[in-house]
Amino acid sequence: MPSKLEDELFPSTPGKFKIERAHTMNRQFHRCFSSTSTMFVWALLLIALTASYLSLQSFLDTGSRYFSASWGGIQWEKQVRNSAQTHRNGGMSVLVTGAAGFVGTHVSLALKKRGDGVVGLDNFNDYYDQSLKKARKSLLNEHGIFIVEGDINDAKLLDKLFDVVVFTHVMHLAAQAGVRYAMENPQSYVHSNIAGLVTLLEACKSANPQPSIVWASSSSVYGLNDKVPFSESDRTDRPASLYAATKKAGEEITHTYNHIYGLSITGLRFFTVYGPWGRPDMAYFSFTRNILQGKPITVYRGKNRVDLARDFTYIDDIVKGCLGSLDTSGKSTGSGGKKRGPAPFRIFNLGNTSPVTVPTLVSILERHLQKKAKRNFVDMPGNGDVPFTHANTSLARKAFGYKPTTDLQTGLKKFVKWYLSYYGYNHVIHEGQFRHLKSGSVAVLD
Ligand SMILES: O=C(O)[C@H]1O[C@H](OP(=O)(O)OP(=O)(O)OC[C@H]2O[C@@H](n3ccc(=O)[nH]c3=O)[C@H](O)[C@@H]2O)[C@H](O)[C@@H](O)[C@@H]1O
Repeated sequence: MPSKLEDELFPSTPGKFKIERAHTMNRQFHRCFSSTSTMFVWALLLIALTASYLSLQSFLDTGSRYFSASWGGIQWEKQVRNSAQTHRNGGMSVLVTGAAGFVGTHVSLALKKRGDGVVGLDNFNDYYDQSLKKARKSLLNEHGIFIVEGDINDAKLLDKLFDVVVFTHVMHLAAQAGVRYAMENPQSYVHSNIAGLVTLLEACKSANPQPSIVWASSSSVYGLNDKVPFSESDRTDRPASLYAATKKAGEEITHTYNHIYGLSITGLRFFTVYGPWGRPDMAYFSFTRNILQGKPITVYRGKNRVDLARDFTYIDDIVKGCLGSLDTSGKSTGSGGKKRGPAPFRIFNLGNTSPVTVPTLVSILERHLQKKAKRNFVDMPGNGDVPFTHANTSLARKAFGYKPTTDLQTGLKKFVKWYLSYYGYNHVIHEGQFRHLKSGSVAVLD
């Protein structure tokens, strides 16, 4: 007899066929049902396996980050908080990116000295002498400034920092610097000066409250501009190097974040900054080293043998400009990633207002080092250099009383004093310590 279920499954046509067919279908149904349930079990198994694989992956990720990364954990958070603590009424809490860099170190120390809270961030890359960066870090640590080792491209790290501390300001100085090195390693400029900048701005835009941002642009944005002195309203659409182009792009990118999200932005166009704890890739630094070692220096010359000139600016003047900019930055207006009203967008030249030729720079160094340089004059190669720079700083003067006070003679004297105390008179560099020497005489210690 067909079962009740078979009755329900097939039309009630009498005959043998019905019964036989019903039995066949019954078997097929069971086979089918059993294969569906097998598939179901397999599917479940697959889901379970995938889930456990994913959680294992995430466990390993977290675990490896926990064990290998130099940030995170209760102790780390405590150090970050302590460092960000202000010690004066109305003090600011500043995240300084590129804190182990030349300008970053000086600005961080100056902020801390006047009672502001400072947390440094630096990736300690090997563009130049990492031991110099470590030495700057030790100096900062001695003054109670904690440096987080990490990259501005690390969005998770940035979010974490903004979770742990309510930063009132970000002093963004982390960048791939150097005009001529851009021909050797163009990607590093895109990575730090474009992608890194955007990652940082994303974190700032989402922070609640949003910080005000002051960041380092460059005099190089004036590029082929030949109207002197350079004013902020002059043309900046003809950069001569990829470095300059990334800094110019930074000015446009920050403008959009100001416009869309209400971030307060101040861009500072630094003019060839020099001084103690400076950058070994810059001319005044490598010239000093070569002169002391009796090695020749390459002095570039422009068209028709015209001397190149720079508006060399002493670090203390730059620091005053940075602090003045932070103090007058005005608030960001957005919250939760949304703009609530217009916020300040400013760009200032920070220069010395009196250019000096490169041969004169060499003569001053010779006097301070009491040693003759072996000059090797070479026509300026087409490597991104511009013939001269000269800042008009009246905008910065009006906004926060910026007035450079150190001439090149005085500033280089201080630099040489520091150089000799740091490296000694007979600083010898081993072959393996040189990096990217390919494009000229600019040697960088490793
Ligand atoms: O003001 C700026 O915006 C820029 O200033 C410097 O760039 P630069 O002015 O080229 O500084 P140096 O590399 O120290 O060169 C200074 C002068 O010395 C010349 N020079 C450099 C190296 C060399 O071996 N010989 C030489 O004659 C250069 O052509 C230039 O005229 C910094 O390196 C950039 O990061 C910064 O953004």
